[in-house]
Amino acid sequence: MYCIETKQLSFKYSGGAPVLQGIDLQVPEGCIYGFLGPNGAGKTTTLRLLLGLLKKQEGAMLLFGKEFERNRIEILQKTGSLIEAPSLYSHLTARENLDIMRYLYDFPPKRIDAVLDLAGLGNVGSKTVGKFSLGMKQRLSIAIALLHQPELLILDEPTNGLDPNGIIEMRELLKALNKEYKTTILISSHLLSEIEKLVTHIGIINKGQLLFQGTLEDLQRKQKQGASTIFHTGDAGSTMRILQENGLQPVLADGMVLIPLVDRSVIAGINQQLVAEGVVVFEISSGRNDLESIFIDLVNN
Ligand SMILES: Nc1ncnc2c1ncn2[C@@H]1O[C@H](COP(=O)(O)OP(=O)(O)OP(=O)(O)O)[C@@H](O)[C@H]1O
Repeated sequence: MYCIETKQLSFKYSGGAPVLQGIDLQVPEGCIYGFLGPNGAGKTTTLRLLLGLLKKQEGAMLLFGKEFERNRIEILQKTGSLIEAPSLYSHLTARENLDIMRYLYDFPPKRIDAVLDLAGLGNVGSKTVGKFSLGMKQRLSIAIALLHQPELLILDEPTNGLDPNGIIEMRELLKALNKEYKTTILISSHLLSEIEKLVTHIGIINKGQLLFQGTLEDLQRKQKQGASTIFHTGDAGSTMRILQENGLQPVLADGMVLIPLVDRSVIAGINQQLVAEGVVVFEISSGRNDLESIFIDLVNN
């Protein structure tokens, strides 16, 4: 079942151009879904709609299999979120900040220790938040979002501004939540490299349109399909001919000859043949086709 499903979700701010155009988001229950896109792609707008912070205009939104508008309270009771920087009281301790929320939402005091531990802040609960690093503040914000034991966590760029260590700590925290409590996590980011090691599913949005949606493996498969072996030789014509004779379908680009990725033993054989026929081989390399470049290609096309 999908924890979040949108159907043809569209939105525009008053007087502006469409910001979301027919988004069909499918976030399976129990997954960690990376919602990727460059600045201004429409990520925050989508997340705000899902939380009822913006009023839906067109399309359908189902959370936990239920239509959002008609089941708003029930859905939000099961959802925790971090959208934009939360307002923390910097002159109060972490525990006092949590206590204010606990008082507002009426949770038992023991939840405070539980979420401090979960967020890795167990030993700094009595420290003033003003003395916290940005990473610790982000984790405290997540601790607040976890107070009511949500089944779904919606996070808008929680790693923004964090140093590499802070990013790793955030990743470990989210992984642990997902593993231990089966919390479904929807996390937005504009950098694939930041969430690639965390997510199980990916949606790529640009200019309000979903360009790709699937598992991380689907995206990696796409990467393999697009990968190529590049021959840089002194005689592109002969290289083309030799590759064709070997049943391959080479293409010429910028004086280089490209073929789809093949086994290393095939490349070794072709190299021998090229040398035997007197063709100078300068370089044989794999085409740059990491996940980040697929993301950039999708967004730029
Ligand atoms: N309150 C608003 N009024 C009018 N236009 C807005 C408003 N908020 C966002 N937009 C516009 O909507 C588009 C999508 O913005 P959104 O914040 O959803 O993108 P994003 O993918 O979250 O980007 P970022 O990573 O920069 O936050 C942008 O063109 C933005 O300028």
